[in-house]
This record gives sequence, C-alpha cells and structure tokens, in this order.
Amino acid sequence: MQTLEQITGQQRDSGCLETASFEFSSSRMTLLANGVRRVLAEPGCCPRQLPRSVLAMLAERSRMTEAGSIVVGAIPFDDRSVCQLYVPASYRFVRRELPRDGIVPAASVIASMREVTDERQYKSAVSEALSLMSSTELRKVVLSRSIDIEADAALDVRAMVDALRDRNPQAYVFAVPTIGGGTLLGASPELLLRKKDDVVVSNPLAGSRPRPANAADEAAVIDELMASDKDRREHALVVEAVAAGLSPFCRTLDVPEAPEVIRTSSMLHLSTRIEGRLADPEVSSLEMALALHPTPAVCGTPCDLARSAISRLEGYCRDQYCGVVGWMDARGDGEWAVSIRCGLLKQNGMRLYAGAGIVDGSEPDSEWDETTAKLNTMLDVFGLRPANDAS
Ligand SMILES: C=C(O[C@H]1C=CC=C(C(=O)O)[C@@H]1O)C(=O)O
Repeated sequence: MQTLEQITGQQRDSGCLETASFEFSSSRMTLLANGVRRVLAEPGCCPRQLPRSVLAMLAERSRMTEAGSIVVGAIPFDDRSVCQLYVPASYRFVRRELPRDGIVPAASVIASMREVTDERQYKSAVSEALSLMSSTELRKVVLSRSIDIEADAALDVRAMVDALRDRNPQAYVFAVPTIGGGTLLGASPELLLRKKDDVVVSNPLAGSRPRPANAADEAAVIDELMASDKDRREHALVVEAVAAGLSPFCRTLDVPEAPEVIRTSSMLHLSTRIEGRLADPEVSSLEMALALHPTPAVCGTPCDLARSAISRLEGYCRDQYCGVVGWMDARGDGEWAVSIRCGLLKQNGMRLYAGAGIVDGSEPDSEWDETTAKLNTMLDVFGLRPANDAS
C-alpha cells in the first residue's frame, strides 16, 4: 500500500489532494471532509486484506489523537484503476441541505458532447451478450456506455455537487478527488452497504424504466415494471447475490420476497431493502462492502464470466464507475454507495457513464433508451438532454 509520502510526487503533479475536499450525502446527512492526512492507494480492485489494515490504521490513529479518524473515498470497478481512499485532515457531519429550486450551473459553457460508445456499438454489444447467454453459463451482464462532455472553461465542482443534491434529494451524492487530479462526481440511488453497531442494511436496485413526466403515466409504468418477468429476474439475481454475500456475517437477515419501486429524478427502479443483525458487530462496513462488490447490479452472474464479457464488449476502462464510494469510522461503522449515475471530471472535461442489466429477454432498443434516461441524472446538471429525449 502506498503511503502519503510515497505519492507526494503525484500529488504535486495533480496539485489536488492537499486542498482536497470530499463530500458524501445520504438522504439526511452530509459528510464534508477536507485535506488529506494519509492516502491509501492500491492498484486494482482492492485486495481482501485492505479492510482489515484500514480498520487497524483507523483504530491506531484514534488512540493517538483525541478525535476519531475516518476513511473516505472510492474503490474502482476496474482492475486497472486505483483505490482512492483517504484519511482526511478534518471532517464534519452536517444536516443535508434542503433542495433549492431550478438551479442549473454551468449550462452555457458546454462546448461539445461526444458519444464514446455510439448507438450501433451499444446495441450490437447487447445482442452479443444475449447470444453469449444462449451459448455459455452467463445469465446476466451489465453493459455500460459513456459520453464525453467538454466545456470552454474549468467546470465548477462545488456548483455541480450543489445542483446534484438539489435535483436528487434521496440520492447518495458524492464528490471524491482522485489521485490523477480529477473528481468522481455523482448522485447514486443505490446503497451497497450501511453498518451501524450490529445492524447492516443493503438496498440493491435492478430492473428499471425511464420515469415518465406525469403521474398518471407513472402509475401505469410502475405496474408494468412490477409485472415484468424479465425485470423481476434481473432484480432477483442481485438480491440473491447480496443476501448470499451478507449471510455469513449475520445472525439474522431479512430479505423481502418481492421488490418495491423507487423513483429517482429520471428513473423508476425495482428495489429491495435487506437488513441484517451482525454475528460479530466488530466486522467493518468496508469488509462487508468488498465482500459484495461488484454485485450483479453492476457486473453480472456469474461474476467472472460477466467481467470478461464487460471488458470485451464495452471496449473502455470503467475506472471508478460501478465501484464503491463512501466512508468508515474506527468502529467499522460507515456507509458505502454504488458509484453509478456519475462521471469523472477533469478540468474542462467530464466522462459520464450509464449501464443496464442484460438478461434473456432484454431488447437492445430498450436498453439503449434506459441508459439514455440514466445519463440524464448527470446531463440535467448541465441543463443538457439529448434532443430526441422526452423523459
Ligand atoms: C449500472 C447502472 O444501474 C444499475 C443500477 C440500477 C438499475 C440497473 C438496471 O436496471 O439495469 C443497473 O443494474 C447505471 O446506472 O449505470
């Protein structure tokens, strides 16, 4: 593991970390963290021993200083990317601000928007995934696409985080400075794992529809989503994997039999809230989050087949997208969201991502439309939506 001293050169290059500010909002509170005391950077998807060494380090720091230390940051989906975990110099939890209406920062400065994956490529990747499912053990794979936005001036992270919070009052809104000098920014609807004392909660999502503009249409779409066999199968694979991943840690685990539907600013999702009581309350939130990551909400089933299909069919590095973002304290309590509905911002540019779960019965056209609607969570922050989009 690299220490702060070892990566000082990279910090000087990026100039971002010493003055870094991290934010993570859940529905009621916001964690604001500033500066960096220590960086825990490790290439790849975080070896399994990482949670224990992070917890030991936090406990040691808490013994040495009066105030408890926490760790904040992000863990990538992609093996080629680096974990971005930090012990911040200072932090505080504040009540989440109430949304203000109609604030859209930076819309006028967007100079260009380019599809990294175009419609034809995405739909043909979905078709290939479907034929893999008929010839291999692959049952589900989440295929994503991305777009690059370029502005004519540096994008204002602060204003964008405020706008994401305002427009997505229930979402996990995050801004994580990265070692490469960028910021991972997003508003995720999906809780991977929260732990407080001996209670653990996960809230997997999968099976989605673009959210219609009016309430009458919405009720019909909710009914159709709840009745969709394809979406219920897509959802059940995630619930099964999360329940199987949590059960070794739990003495009781409540897994509802049927999902419900939740709304985001642009989407409707099938959602199942899973709650357990821990056998050992000392087990850390990071250890359990990494035992679940990546769930079939972002990767697929079986995980190894889905991962290799993703790297072959998507044709780009997901980096921090579809990873994990959040925080943990020295008791192991903490909250980790799935890093979706997000993008990586670097000065004037931002790469945005959106994916959709593909199972037998998926249709390339609908999956394209679904990813278009998912991109709107971020595009709305710029006041941008594709011209042909009505969601
Ligand atoms: C992978 C994404 O969403 C996941 C989470 C919720 C619903 C999903 C779906 O219905 O496909 C995806 O599994 C994304 O937003 O990029």
